[in-house]
Amino acid sequence: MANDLLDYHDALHTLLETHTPLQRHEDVALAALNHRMLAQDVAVQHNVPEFDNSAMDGYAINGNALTQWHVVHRIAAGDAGASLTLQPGQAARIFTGAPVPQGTTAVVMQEKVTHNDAADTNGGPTHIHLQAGETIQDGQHIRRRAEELRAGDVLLTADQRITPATIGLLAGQGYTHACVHAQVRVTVFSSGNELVPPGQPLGPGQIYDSNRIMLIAWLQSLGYAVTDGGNLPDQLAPTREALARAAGESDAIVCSGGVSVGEEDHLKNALTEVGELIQWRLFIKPGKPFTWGRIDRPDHTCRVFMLPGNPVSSLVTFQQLALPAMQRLTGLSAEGARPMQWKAQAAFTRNKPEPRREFVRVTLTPNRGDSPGQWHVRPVAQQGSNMLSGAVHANALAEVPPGMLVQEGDTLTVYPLFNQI
Ligand SMILES: Nc1nc2c(c(=O)[nH]1)N[C@H]1C(S)=C(S)[C@@H](COP(=O)(O)OP(=O)(O)OC[C@H]3O[C@@H](n4cnc5c(N)ncnc54)[C@H](O)[C@@H]3O)O[C@H]1N2
Ligand code: MOO
Repeated sequence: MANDLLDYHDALHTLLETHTPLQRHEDVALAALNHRMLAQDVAVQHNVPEFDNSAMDGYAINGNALTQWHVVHRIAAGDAGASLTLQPGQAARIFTGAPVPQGTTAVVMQEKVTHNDAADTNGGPTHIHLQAGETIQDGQHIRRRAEELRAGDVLLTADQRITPATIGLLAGQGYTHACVHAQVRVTVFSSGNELVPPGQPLGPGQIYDSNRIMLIAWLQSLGYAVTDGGNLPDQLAPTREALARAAGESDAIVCSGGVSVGEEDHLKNALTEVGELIQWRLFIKPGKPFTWGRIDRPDHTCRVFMLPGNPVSSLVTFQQLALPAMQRLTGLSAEGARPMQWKAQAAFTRNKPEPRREFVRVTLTPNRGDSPGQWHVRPVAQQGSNMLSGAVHANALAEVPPGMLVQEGDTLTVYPLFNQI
């Protein structure tokens, strides 16, 4: 166990290198795939498009140099139009996505033609005329067979993160399931005799437990299989037993509180007794007591992340350290698991240096006027590590390196809160 206060970037680097994707895989139905990581390559099994089809509502024509055509077919999406044929001078009324008939040289948008009033038996015009001044490019508005995807090619590669677009693409290929990395199982604890679950009355000296539900909701929204481990009392034996039990059925434990130096802070000792404490304390503000470690079981390793109890310290160390490590377990690369980062200009000054690397809760907004395209950051009023309202009014963390005095216009690295802007 190392007791030196680690720098944030060293800690993040070590976490990303020492946490690697779990090797359990499973087949999952499309609707439940968002955020999951593909475990193997997926092939294109159907050409896209499967057949030449119209990109517009209008007319498939034969004869691009002509200015009028005789309408002989009507082809809607879903019709088997590819078996029909156009002779020179003929056209087919056609709709977006419908197969073009044999002999089609181009599709003309309906806005570009006029037609006579006589109607055929389907209610459509019998002749169409190209409007004056319009020209036709060879093959215009025809989406060609296999122009997007060709059967047999690779559709998606392993270790790609699934988004709603991926799910649509898989459905478009007729897939109902995909083989993905198994969900990472996480047990979330809070710790502290003062904590009461929301909904119950508060006694003297008690406060509501904010952190546990904040972390559970966050992890669930990212697709983790989350177990609520409850609140741990400020006692060593039950804490040790709860960690040992959770390690048997989890890939990770996330807990908050009880990792500082007071005699009621039992989490670190409990971890040392049932597993290994790898690092305690970082040179950061907030979040100095952040701790990580591991508990080995015969068939798997459970990673342990102990967040400082102050709610903002929990939030910041979770986003900046614990979550990137857990994202590695889901199958993401070290680069892909890093917190999202941005550059922005300080719209504030800081004359008093802070020795620790600080993650200031800020509002990140685009500059307007003089330097559009630039972003600037301004700290929110409530900066206490106990003040969750500050994190609610902020949308990013601005990193201020140790000892740095900030001048207006200085460039800072910023991390959007919840990795979204
Ligand atoms: N003598 C020292 N005292 C403290 C130090 C230190 O270096 N020397 N570090 C301070 C820093 S920095 C932090 S951060 C906190 C973190 O301490 P713990 O992780 O042990 O957290 P607790 O003491 O259990 O709680 C701190 C604070 O947060 C409240 N809390 C805890 N859990 C929750 C929860 N789930 N929901 C809402 N609020 C929670 C708790 O009631 C305390 O007010 O230690 C400093 N002390
Ligand atoms: O590090 Mo503590 O998290 O400053 O409040």
